[in-house]
Amino acid sequence: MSQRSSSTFENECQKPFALSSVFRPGLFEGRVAIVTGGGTGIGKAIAKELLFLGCTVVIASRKKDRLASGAEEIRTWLTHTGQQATLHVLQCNIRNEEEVKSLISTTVLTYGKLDFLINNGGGQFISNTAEIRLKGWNAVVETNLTGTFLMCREAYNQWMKHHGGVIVNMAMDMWKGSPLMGHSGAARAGVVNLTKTLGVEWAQSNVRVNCVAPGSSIVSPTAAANYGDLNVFDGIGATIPMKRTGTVEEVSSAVCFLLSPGASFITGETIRIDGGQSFYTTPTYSLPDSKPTDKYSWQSCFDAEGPEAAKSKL
Ligand SMILES: CCCCCCCCCCC/C=C/C(=O)SCCNC(=O)CCNC(=O)[C@H](O)C(C)(C)COP(=O)(O)OP(=O)(O)OC[C@H]1O[C@@H](n2cnc3c(N)ncnc32)[C@H](O)[C@@H]1OP(=O)(O)O
Ligand SMILES: NC(=O)C1=CN([C@@H]2O[C@H](COP(=O)(O)OP(=O)(O)OC[C@H]3O[C@@H](n4cnc5c(N)ncnc54)[C@H](OP(=O)(O)O)[C@@H]3O)[C@@H](O)[C@H]2O)C=CC1
Repeated sequence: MSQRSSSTFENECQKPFALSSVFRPGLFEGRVAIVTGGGTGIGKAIAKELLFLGCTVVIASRKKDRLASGAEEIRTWLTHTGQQATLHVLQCNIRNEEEVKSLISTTVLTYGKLDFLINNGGGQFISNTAEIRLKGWNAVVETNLTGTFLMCREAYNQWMKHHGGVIVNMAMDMWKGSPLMGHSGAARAGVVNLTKTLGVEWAQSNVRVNCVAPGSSIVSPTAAANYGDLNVFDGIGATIPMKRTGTVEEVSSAVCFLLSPGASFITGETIRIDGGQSFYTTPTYSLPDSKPTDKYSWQSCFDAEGPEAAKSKL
């Protein structure tokens, strides 16, 4: 078995034009995909890998400047790798129903089809749940759950219902609850459940719907910036059974597998991409110091209430 250190691996990933998808070149030739949040982080890696595999890719998100710089980086990279594939940029806030409708219809009108939808766009902020204002709760739930629903519904109604297709949604490590990210945990659990529902409802239309659930561990500069701390991922690796953080490529390859014919009998499923993190602990949350909570037992009630009160309940 080959042993390579994580630092070697990271150095390889930093080569500006390096790419070696584990999938065969041309796998997605003639296919058309939408990747939300495709201008940054995980979404950008998915867009690149799909393009590398011959897919036409539409990247969509709210912020024009992020889309433009992401697209420029992807196009430069495409040129250097010698790949010929079409990248299209569309602005869309997935929380806005009209913008979602327009994103899907423009894609179908421009490219004549929509084979793949990758609902990667999303996010949250860190807060104790007791301190989340309704506006903040709604912003996160509308982004991650409602946005995913709107994208799925429109992709299905406008194209996939009659032509088939594959959808991959995005969840996170919320399996044991999500301390400090209660809004997003609730929304992502909803996404996992929605994925199962759609997997059943849309199977008859030859539409597969699956999901990936990265741990709190996929290193990208934009994700770190969102938390106002570029070192936010430092220290997380040590708490993960595989003893390291994850890469955007490790999410992208799982997405590409789910999109591929190799996954043609898989639907409604969520794949964890977290190095075993979710089976082990919730590393971003330390229990505050506090005394033990009150214990219940028949004897403790008897002791607390006294023999007379206990007798009167007989
Ligand atoms: C203490 C221990 C910490 C350990 C932390 C470890 C963390 C490791 C994490 C690694 C795992 C990574 C997971 C990821 O998902 S990475 C992806 C990160 N990227 C994003 O989240 C991008 C998308 N996110 C957003 O755009 C926003 O977060 C949001 C979803 C909120 C939507 O933004 P929008 O622009 O639409 O909304 P507003 O900015 O107008 O805000 C609306 C209200 O939301 C509340 N809010 C927003 N930000 C905060 C904040 N930082 N703190 C508290 N509340 C916030 C607020 O009520 C806003 O309204 P008001 O300002 O009017 O009150
Ligand atoms: N990195 C990690 O460890 C983990 C990430 N995830 C999830 O993976 C996905 C990608 O995250 P990552 O690449 O790390 O972080 P990024 O912050 O780089 O990506 C978030 C992307 O979502 C887009 N986005 C956010 N809100 C909207 C919206 N309302 N409409 C359209 N697009 C939107 C953003 O673009 P714009 O600002 O232009 O709208 C951005 O491109 C997110 O859903 C994230 O929550 C889940 C678990 C762990």
